[in-house]
Amino acid sequence: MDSYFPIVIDIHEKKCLVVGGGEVATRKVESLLQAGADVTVISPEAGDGIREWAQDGRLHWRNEAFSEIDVTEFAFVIAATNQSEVNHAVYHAVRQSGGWVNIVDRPDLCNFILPSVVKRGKLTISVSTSGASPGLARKIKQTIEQEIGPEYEEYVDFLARIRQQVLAEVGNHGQRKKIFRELLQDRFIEASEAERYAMAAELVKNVAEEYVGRQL
Ligand SMILES: C[C@@]1(CC(=O)O)C2=NC(=C\c3[nH]c(c(CCC(=O)O)c3CC(=O)O)Cc3[nH]c(c(CC(=O)O)c3CCC(=O)O)/C=C3\N/C(=C\2)[C@@H](CCC(=O)O)[C@]3(C)CC(=O)O)/[C@H]1CCC(=O)O
Ligand SMILES: NC(=O)c1ccc[n+]([C@@H]2O[C@H](COP(=O)([O-])OP(=O)(O)OC[C@H]3O[C@@H](n4cnc5c(N)ncnc54)[C@H](O)[C@@H]3O)[C@@H](O)[C@H]2O)c1
Repeated sequence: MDSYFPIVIDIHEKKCLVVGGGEVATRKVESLLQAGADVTVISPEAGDGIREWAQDGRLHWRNEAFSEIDVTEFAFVIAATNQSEVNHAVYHAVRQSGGWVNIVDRPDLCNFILPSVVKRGKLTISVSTSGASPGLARKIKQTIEQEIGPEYEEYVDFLARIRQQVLAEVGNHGQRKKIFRELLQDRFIEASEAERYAMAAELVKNVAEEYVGRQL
């Protein structure tokens, strides 16, 4: 497959099932929990991460082998065991109802796959090779992590706030466009949090004056 459709979805409180409790399952569970999903794990064994999340009440762990169960209550199902026949049984259980399913050892059976992700607060950068080379997806992610540092989290929050303010207060489209473009200059990324807001206020004032000047 080389024509996957990338989307950003809200799975907050959506029921998701992960079958298996090893290394791969733990990685998938972690990203589901980070997105606020309501996660159930079915596995007779589980690694430390899943055990701790279960103890903390962050997920439901059914400490048993997978059996034919009704999977229709789950929005997404991931089969991540090391037993290909078990993963296949999960695939069949889901496909009967036409649900979303990811089988970690069979990309050809997946109707969704997971990308490699860089998160900086509201900013999400996803990399997918359509299953060609997950290792390359990871390597590219690491390159992006160097370029787009942790400072982007506060910067994106700043942009969100200023944008709402400008949308509410600046009626002229040309002025807004100019302000939004200027806010993307590196000097705003490099500035401290306090400096940014002062710089933005100055920018809004200067752009407003420039437009008044033009109209005179
Ligand atoms: C991105 C990431 C997200 C995540 O897992 O959350 C992810 N795999 C990651 C890492 C990774 N996976 C593997 C290696 C070892 C090196 C190698 O084999 O290349 C490494 C690298 C490492 O660990 O360093 C082995 C592997 N992966 C798949 C198979 C089955 C097969 O290909 O047949 C096998 C062989 C198993 C075996 O040998 O038996 C299949 C899939 N893996 C995918 C996603 C989907 C396609 C992504 C894409 O390319 O677009 C897809 C199709 C299905 C899916 O899992 O959704 C995560 C990076 C996390 C990060 O960012 O750090
Ligand atoms: N898609 C990916 O990103 C990716 C990456 C690496 C490996 N893989 C594949 O994923 C598979 C799992 O890898 P791993 O490192 O997590 O293995 P692992 O050995 O760490 O874990 C396997 C898990 O499967 C569980 N399990 C076994 N039988 C089960 C059953 N009947 N019902 C429920 N759970 C059961 C075990 O309890 C264990 O928790 C590998 O065999 C490999 O093919 C996929």
